[in-house]
Parts: sequence; structure tokens; C-alpha cells
Amino acid sequence: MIDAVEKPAIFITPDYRIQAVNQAYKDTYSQQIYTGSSHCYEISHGASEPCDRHGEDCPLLSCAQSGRTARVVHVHQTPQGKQHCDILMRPIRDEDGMTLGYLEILDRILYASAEVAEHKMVGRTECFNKLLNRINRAASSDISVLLQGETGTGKELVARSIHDASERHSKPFIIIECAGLNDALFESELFGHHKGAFTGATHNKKGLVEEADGGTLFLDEIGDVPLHSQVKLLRLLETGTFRSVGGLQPKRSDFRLICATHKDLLQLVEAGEFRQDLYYRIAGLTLRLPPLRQRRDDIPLLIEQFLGTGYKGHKTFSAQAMQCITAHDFPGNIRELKNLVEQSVLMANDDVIWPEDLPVALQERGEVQGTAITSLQEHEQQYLTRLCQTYQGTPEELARQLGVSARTLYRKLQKYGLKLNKS
Ligand SMILES: Nc1ncnc2c1ncn2[C@@H]1O[C@H](COP(=O)(O)OP(=O)(O)OP(=O)(O)O)[C@@H](O)[C@H]1O
Repeated sequence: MIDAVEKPAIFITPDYRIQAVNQAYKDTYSQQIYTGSSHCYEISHGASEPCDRHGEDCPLLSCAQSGRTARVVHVHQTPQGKQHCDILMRPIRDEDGMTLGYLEILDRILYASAEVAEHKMVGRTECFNKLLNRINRAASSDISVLLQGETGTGKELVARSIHDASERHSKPFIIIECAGLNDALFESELFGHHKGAFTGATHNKKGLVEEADGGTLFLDEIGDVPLHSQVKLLRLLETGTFRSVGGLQPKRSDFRLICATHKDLLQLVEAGEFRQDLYYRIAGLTLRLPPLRQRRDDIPLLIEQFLGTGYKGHKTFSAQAMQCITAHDFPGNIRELKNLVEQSVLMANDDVIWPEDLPVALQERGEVQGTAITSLQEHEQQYLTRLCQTYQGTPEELARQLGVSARTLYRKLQKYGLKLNKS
């Protein structure tokens, strides 16, 4: 049975021992596999204990507990380095319903990496692995996908990865940036136009929907599409047909739709700014991209990725600079981190990047949120000193925001010899 599986596969008993293995699995890992005695975690992780004892979700354990198929993304140790694998674990039962063991089938994820890899998404935190799991599910179907995430979280990269991992990968991946398009522009971009359809239409132009035939259409900033254009988009999605501007013949295009937004679309629906019927059409599967501040452990790997191998690759961030960076909240997410790496490389005089080479805002964060333990009183003093320099309101307003009485605030200011701007 296991030889009939094309992907790398093993059959394991509840004590994690490999009882059967196919050739694709043997080809994936460098270690010798002894059927009946090798453990799955030794081969895939080079570990001496099951994954759940290292803080990872163990698919065998969840399969055993729920009695149902489990699917998780893990980072495996292969001869090519650390690689993300999408694991499918299925319980195998005898005629009486007794679990005999588990069939594990692996799908190597080629668009992402747990190590530095050019043009790939990198990361190894739990929430990144969960995102890869959702991307893989989306890629294996033709469902419409909605990507929700703050600016710079990697929505375009995820859209491209879904396309690359899908059956449409050899066909076009077409991006439409919806922000800033009015109804006329949106229609002509999407559906194309005929010569003479409007002033300036000097020739026939194919629309991007037609260009995407067979492939994937990615609508970035879908929340910015004007209401009138939303009706046209809905018609396209419901009928699969469209008419170019000035054209009479309906045309057909077969594409997978991926949309992205940093806005809360359901809130826009409630406010009457986004059509509810369109929302349900585009949100077949919603993927939420975590902000960088929720995956801080990926920051060192992302920095390494952005330093790359060229002249920048010789540079390193000092521990103090790293402390400032990891304390920062990154409202601009991965894009902000990428720019920060570029900037600091330029500012650094030698191969080591120091806090003074970072933007001033980050240098201050490092001072306040460094990992060295300091007394609470010291923090209070530093915090109030900073507030005294920057706060623009009255002392009474500040006291209210700090959750103390005005008298307490005055007492503290006096204790540290501080004075508010306005007092
Ligand atoms: N996991 C990742 N690994 C490496 N680089 C990444 C990763 N995610 C995003 N990036 C890089 O970060 C930058 C921003 O990503 P991207 O443009 O995909 O974000 P976005 O969410 O689409 O942004 P916006 O909302 O502003 O359109 C790009 O240069 C991209 O290559």
C-alpha cells in the first residue's frame, strides 16, 4: 500500500516506530531507516524524543487523541537543510475498529524556507507554520481566497505562493492594484477596451481578466474598489463572463481569484461601503497574516534573509542593536524591517551595526525595553522623563491617563525632579 503513495510516506505504530517506508521517503532523508526500530522523530528531526516534548504539535498525538486525520506543518531536517513539510497523518484501523497505526504522508513546501533562501518566504515560528498549512490547503483547491493582514505582512508574497503551489502555476499570475482606481479606470484595466470606446482609447486593449485566463488574478486592496465597480466584479464572478469597454460580445475567462486587504471588510459591509454578496464571493477561504510583532522570533532569520549574500552579507547586527529591533512594534511589518536593514547597512561605518546606526525611534525603544532587568522605580523615572519631554496636555489629563490622581503625579514628578511642559 505504501509503495502506491507517490509522496514520501511511512506507516508508524503508536510507539512512533516506522514499520513500513516508501522509496520517496528514503530519498528525502539522509539517515538509514531500520523498519521496526527507527523512530519517526529521529529521521525527520534528528531528535531523541517525540516532537511534542519540544513544543511542536505532534500529529500522531492529535490523531490518537481525536481518532481523526491530522494535518500540521513541521520543519524537518533534510540533506538540503531545514525544510517545511506539510504532514498528513491518518489512523489505520483493523476490521474491529482497533487502531493498528498511522499513515504519514509528507508534502515538501517549496515556496517557503526555515533558512535563508532567495525569493522564498522565510520563517519558523508556530504562527508562520500555521499560515503555511492554510496556504497549502488553499493551493490544493480553486477556492477564492481573501488575505487579511496589516500593510507589509507579505500578502502579495502569499498570493504568489498560493499560485506557485497550485495546478495553475505554469499559467499567468496577474496583479491588479485596486487602490486609487476610479470606476472608469477599474473597468478598463479589468475588462480592456475597444478602440474609440472613449477619448484616448486609440487602440484595442486586452483587460487583465483576459490576461489571467488559466491562471490567477490577484486583486490587491480590494477594500478600495468603488461600489459601482463592485457590481461589475460580482457579475464577472457569478457568470465567469465580461464585456470589454465599448465591446458587445461577452468574453469568458477561467481564473482563480485571490484578494487582499488591510481593512476590516466586514466592518465596511456594515457601513454599507462594501457589498455583502461580493464579500461572500471573494472570501471562500480567509487567511489572516500575523503582524511581525506576533512572530518576533522570526526577526533574526528575516534579517539574515535581507542581509543576503552580497556585500550586505558581511554585516552583522550587534546584540545591542538586535535588542532595539526586537523591542520595536513594526507597524510597517516585514517591509519596514527590510527597509530598516537596508538603511542600517548604509549608516554603519564598519561590519558591525550598532544601535546608533538605527533610526532614532528604535534606539529609544531599546533603552526602555532592553532585556537587562532594571528596577521598576528606574522604569517609572525613565517613562516620566520621556513623558515630560513629549506630553502636550495638562497635568490633570496626564494623571487621568496614567490612572493616578493629580496629587500622586505631582508627588512623583517632585521625587524625580521633573517638570511637565505645561506645568
Ligand atoms: N516571510 C517572508 N520572508 C521574506 N520576505 C518577506 C516575507 N513576507 C514578506 N516579505 C517581504 O516583505 C515585503 C512586503 O511584502 P508584501 O509586499 O508581500 O506585503 P503586503 O502585505 O502585500 O503589503 P501591502 O499591504 O503594503 O501591499 C516584500 O519585499 C516581501 O518580499
